[in-house]
Amino acid sequence: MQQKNTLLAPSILSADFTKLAASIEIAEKAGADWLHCDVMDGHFVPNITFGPFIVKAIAGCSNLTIDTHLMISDPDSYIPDFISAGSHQVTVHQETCPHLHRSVQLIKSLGAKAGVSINPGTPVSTLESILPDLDLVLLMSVNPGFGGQKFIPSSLGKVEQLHTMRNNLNPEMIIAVDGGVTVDNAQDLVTAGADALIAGTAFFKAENPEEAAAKIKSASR
Ligand SMILES: O=C(CO)[C@@H](O)[C@H](O)COP(=O)(O)O
Ligand SMILES: [Co+2]
Repeated sequence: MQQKNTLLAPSILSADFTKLAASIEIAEKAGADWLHCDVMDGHFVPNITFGPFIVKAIAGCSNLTIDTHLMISDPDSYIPDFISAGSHQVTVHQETCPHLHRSVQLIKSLGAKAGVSINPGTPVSTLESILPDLDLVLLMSVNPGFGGQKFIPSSLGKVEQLHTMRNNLNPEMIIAVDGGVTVDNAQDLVTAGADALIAGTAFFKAENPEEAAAKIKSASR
C-alpha cells in the first residue's frame, strides 16, 4: 500500500489570540496542512469560543485549509455562515444532528467538505449509515469543550474500528483524531488508521513548534 504523509492540523484554540496572524504564520512555516477552528457554544459543550467573524479573520490571513469543528447545538442554522466565512471543511457532531444526512448534504451543497465528529462515549458503529457520504470523520479522543486535556486511551481502538469500516465503505474518507494528540502518541494513532492529527497544545505550546510539527507529520503507515 502507498505510504501517505500524515496531515497536521494545529488547533487555533491553543494559539496566542493577541497575535493571531503571527500564530498562523508559525503554523504555515511549520508545514501544517489545515488550521483547526474549534467553535463552542456553551450549550452542547461547557465552553464558549468564537463564531464566523473570527473564522473569517483567520481565513483571511491564511493559505491553509480552514477546518471548522462545530461543537454547537443546531449546527444547520450556522453552517452557511461558517462556509461564507471561508471554511473549506465543516465538521458537525453526530450528537447534535437529529437529521445528520441533511446536515451533511447542506455542507456539501454549499461547496465545503463534510465531516462528522463523535464524542468518546459514542460508538463508531453509529457512523455506518452516513460513512459513504463523508469526506472526513473527526474522532474525539477527549470530551469536547477544552484544549489541553489528556488523551483517552480507548480512542485508539476506535480509530482501528473506524479504519476497518472506512476501508469497506469509503476508502477515500479521512480519519482525523482530535484531543490530547502528542508527539508521543502520533505514531500509534497513524498505525491504527488516522490520516490527520489535530494538535493544539502539542503544537502551539511546544518549545519548538516546527520540531513538534515535523515529529507529528513523520508518523506514517
Ligand atoms: O475540539 C477540541 C476540544 O474540544 C480540540 O480541537 C482541542 O482544542 C485540541 O486541543 P489539544 O487537546 O490538542 O490541546
Ligand atoms: Co476540535
